[in-house]
Amino acid sequence: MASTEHKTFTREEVEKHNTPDDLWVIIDSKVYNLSRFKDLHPGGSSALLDEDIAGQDATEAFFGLHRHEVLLRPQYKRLQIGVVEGEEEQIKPLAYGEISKVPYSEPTWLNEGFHSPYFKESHRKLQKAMRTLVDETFYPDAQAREADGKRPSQSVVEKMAELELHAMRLGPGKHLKGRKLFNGIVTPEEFDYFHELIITQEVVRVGQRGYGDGLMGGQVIGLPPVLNFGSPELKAKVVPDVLAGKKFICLAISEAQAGSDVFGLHTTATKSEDGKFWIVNGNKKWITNGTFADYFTTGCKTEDGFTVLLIERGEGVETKPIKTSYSSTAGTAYITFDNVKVPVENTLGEEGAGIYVMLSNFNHERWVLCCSSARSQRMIVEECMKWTTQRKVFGKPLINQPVIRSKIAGMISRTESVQAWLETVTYQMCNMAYKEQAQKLAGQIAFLKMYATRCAQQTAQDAVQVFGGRGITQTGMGRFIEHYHHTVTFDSLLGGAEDVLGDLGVRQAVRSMPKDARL
Ligand code: HEM
Repeated sequence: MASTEHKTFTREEVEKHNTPDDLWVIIDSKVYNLSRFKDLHPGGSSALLDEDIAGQDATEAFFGLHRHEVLLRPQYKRLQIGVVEGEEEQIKPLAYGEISKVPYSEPTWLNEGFHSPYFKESHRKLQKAMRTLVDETFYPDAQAREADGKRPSQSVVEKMAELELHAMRLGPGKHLKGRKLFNGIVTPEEFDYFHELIITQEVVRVGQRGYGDGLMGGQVIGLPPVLNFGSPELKAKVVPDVLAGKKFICLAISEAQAGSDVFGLHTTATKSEDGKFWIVNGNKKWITNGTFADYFTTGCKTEDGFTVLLIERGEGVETKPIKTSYSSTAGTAYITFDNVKVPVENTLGEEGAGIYVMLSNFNHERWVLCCSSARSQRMIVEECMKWTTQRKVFGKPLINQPVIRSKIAGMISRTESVQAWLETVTYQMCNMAYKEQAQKLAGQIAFLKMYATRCAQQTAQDAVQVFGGRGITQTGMGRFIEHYHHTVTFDSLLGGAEDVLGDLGVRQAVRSMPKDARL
C-alpha cells in the first residue's frame, strides 16, 4: 500500500504509545505498531522498549542495525499503521534498473557527467536492459538459491536463452550470426567485448558468488573449445541445445592429482581396437556445473600427449557434489570416468594438441574473471560507503575515523585501477584477432587477473575490519561482506592461481625481450 493511503498521525500522538502493550515507533516518517511484534523481534523486546525508541523517531537507531530490505519484507511491511503528518519518506531503495548515486559504486562511465571512449549507445542500452533484468529476475533467484543450494532456476536459464544471453556470454564471433540479441538492442556485427563485459558485470551484482558460477559458468568456459575446435556435426548436435539452455556443459581439466600442470593429468584416453572410440578412465575435481552437466569438455592424457574430448553423460560417468566455500548452487563436482566410451568424432582439435585448445580458451576465461572481480569489489565499496556513513560510533558516523577513511581510500583506488586496466585490455581485445590476442595479451591478462584478485582479497579483509563482527555474520548488515570474504579466493584460483599467472606474464615478457637490450 502506498504511504499516502495510510492514516496520518502527529509526532505528539505517536509519542503517547510508549508502553510494552502499546508500542509505536517512527522509522523514516512511517509509523509502526510493534506492540505484538516486540516478543517476536529477533533483536529482543528490550531494544524496542528503550525510552529513546518507544514512541520516538527510531530512524537512526534502525538503520544502524538493519538493512533497508528488512522493512520491505511483506511480514514486516504489515506492521506499518500510518505516516507522520506532513512528512515524506527520505530513504528509498533503488528502483529496478536504477544507477546507484553512492560515489564509486558504479564504474565511471555510468556516472552522469563522466565520459568514456569505449562505451557507445548500444552499450548503454544493453547496460540498462541488463540492470533491470538482473534486479527483477536474477537477484531474487540468487538469494533464494544460495540459501537452498539448488542450481539456478530453469526459468532464469530459459529467460537468458530467449534473450540470447548464453550466446552473448561467449563473446563476439560467428556463433552470434542471425541471432536477435536482447530483443535487438545490439546487432551481432556490433557486439564486442565491451558488451560482454557489461553482461558479466551486471550479473555479478546479485552478490552471490556460487549463483554467479551456477548460472552457466561452465558453458562460458566449456563451450568455446567445441565451437572453435569441434567438427561441424558435433557442433550441430551440441551448440544449439546448450545456447537454448536445454543442455548443460562444463570444462573438466583439474584433477585430484593435477591442477595448473596439465601435462601432469592422470585421466587417460586410449583408442579402442577398432579405432572408433576413446576409452576414458580417471577423475576430475572442482568442476563448476559438473553436478548437472550433460557434456564435459575434458582434458585427457593420450599416447601423443594431451588431448581434449567432449564426453557426454552416460554409462561410466559419475558426478558427486563437492562442498566448497560457497553453496552447491554452482554445482561444483568430483567426476569419475570409468571405461567411458567416447566416439573419436568427439575429439576437439588435433590428437595430442589439446594444449592449444586449452590455451586459446584461458585468456577469455581469465578476462571474464577480471570483469567479475572488478565489479564485485565495487559492490563492497558501496556496502562500506553506506555502512560507514550510517553507522555511528562514539557519537559520530564511522567514516569520521581517519583509519576507516584510509581503508576506504585503498578500496576505491584498487577498484578503479582494476576497472581502468580492464577497459584498456578489453579495447585491445576488440581490435585484435583471436590468435593475436593469445600472442599479445596472454601476459597482460594474466597480470591483470593476478592484480585484480589480490586487490579483491585486500578489499575483503579491510571490509571485514570496517564491519567488525557483522563482517563475519551471515545475516543482517554485513551479509554481503561475510559472503564476499569467504568466497573471494575463488577468483584467485579459477583459471590459474595468482603466482602461476604472474610467472606466466613475466616469462612471456622475457621471451619478447629484444636481443640488444642492455642497461
Ligand atoms: C519495523 C521495525 C523493526 C523490524 C521489522 C525489525 C526486525 C529485525 C530483524 C529481522 C532483525 C534480525 C537482523 C536482521 O536480519 O537484520 C532485527 C535485529 C535487531 N533489531 Fe530490529 N526491527 C525493527 C525495529 C527495531 C528498532 C526500532 C530497534 C531499536 C534499536 C531494533 C533493534 C534491533 C537490534 C538491536 C537487533 C539485533 C541486531 C544484530 O544482531 O546486529 N529493531 N530486527
